[in-house]
Amino acid sequence: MQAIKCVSGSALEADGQSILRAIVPTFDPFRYKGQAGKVAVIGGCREYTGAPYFAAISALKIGADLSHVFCTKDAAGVIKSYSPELIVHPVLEESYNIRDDEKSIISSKVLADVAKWMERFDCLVVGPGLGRDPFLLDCVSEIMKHARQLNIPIVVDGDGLFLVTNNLDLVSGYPLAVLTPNVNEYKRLVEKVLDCEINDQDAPEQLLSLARRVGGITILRKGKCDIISDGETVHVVSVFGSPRRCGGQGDILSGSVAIFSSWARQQNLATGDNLRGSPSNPMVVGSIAASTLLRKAASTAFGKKKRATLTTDIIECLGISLEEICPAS
Ligand SMILES: NC(=O)C1=CN([C@@H]2O[C@H](COP(=O)(O)OP(=O)(O)OC[C@H]3O[C@@H](n4cnc5c(N)ncnc54)[C@H](O)[C@@H]3O)[C@@H](O)[C@H]2O)[C@@H](O)CC1
Ligand SMILES: Nc1ncnc2c1ncn2[C@@H]1O[C@H](COP(=O)(O)OP(=O)(O)OP(=O)(O)O)[C@@H](O)[C@H]1O
Ligand SMILES: [Mg+2]
Repeated sequence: MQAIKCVSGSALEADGQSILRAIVPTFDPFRYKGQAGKVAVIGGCREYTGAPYFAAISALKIGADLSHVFCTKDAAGVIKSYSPELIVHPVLEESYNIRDDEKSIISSKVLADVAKWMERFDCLVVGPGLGRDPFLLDCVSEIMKHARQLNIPIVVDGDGLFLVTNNLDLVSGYPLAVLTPNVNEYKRLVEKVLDCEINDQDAPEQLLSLARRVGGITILRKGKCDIISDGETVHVVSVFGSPRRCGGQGDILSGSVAIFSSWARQQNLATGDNLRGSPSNPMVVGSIAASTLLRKAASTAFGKKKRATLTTDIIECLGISLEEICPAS
């Protein structure tokens, strides 16, 4: 197997630590609950309850004030039992649970149940542990269309990428969308959009073309190094993380992109005033920040737990890893 060339002429190694220092908000006694960010994860079904939990709790541990999960009824009790910190809405439905003649009315109810909360959120994460039930994915398409109408940023991961790869219009041309594909998800995306195989010889160029073809959305390609492009620039985060490839690390990343891109938008980094040489797109800034922190936390967790390192250990290291880069006081 060919190794991806991590840094080429067309991809800059990002200064993730400087970006983190620029976007992480300082504590301010006049701030009230919610101002540091409210995110929502759309995901969690019968099979997968860990993924939405990992994404939602990571956003909270990094510094979001509120983190919601919209999942199926089967998943809700389980996710609530992992943490009292999360606000869990048992609103999604899978086909096995409903009759055909109920589908239209239930679909409208699902959208209404999510829509009444939507304007509160700074960012949605669509897909961790969502599953691939066709009825459920149709409902999630409607939720994404609604979020887009309201200009709410959307991070798409996991089964959300399965949905989007087959329905590119959901994100195409939406500058507030970030896709975070793993190796398989990226392969499917490249085959669908560029109609070719993955080119690891010139990974940054291919990612640039892909992001352009989907109308300038941000894509974070996960792997040995994380490569990030919005069709204008390509940045690489290749600082060493952990050799452990346990499931769930991508879920930490998607929750982290949600909160960091919200902070980047808040601070209006788009002007470039705050940080010399940083990218102007806040979704790119948030992606670089998330990748940098996840890798540092994974490295710290591996240092402690070695072969036994699990995703929950990495989540426990998010706080100290961020503290080493941006001290709380
Ligand atoms: N604890 C949990 O609840 C977790 C749930 N997860 C969720 O699981 C769902 C599926 O995500 P995955 O990342 O497993 O999906 P993928 O489509 O990446 O992979 C599915 C499985 O099939 C294998 N596979 C797929 N395509 C392949 C190919 N072309 N060649 C060889 N093997 C291939 C993969 O290795 C993997 O085991 C998502 O909703 C995701 O969020 C994961 O996030 C991991 C943790
Ligand atoms: N080969 C690798 N070497 C070093 N780090 C890696 C490697 N592959 C992935 N990573 C890191 O792990 C993070 C998660 O990527 P991964 O490919 O495991 O996502 P995923 O398959 O979506 O995970 P999940 O199990 O949560 O769905 C990436 O941000 C990246 O930093
Ligand atoms: Mg994943």
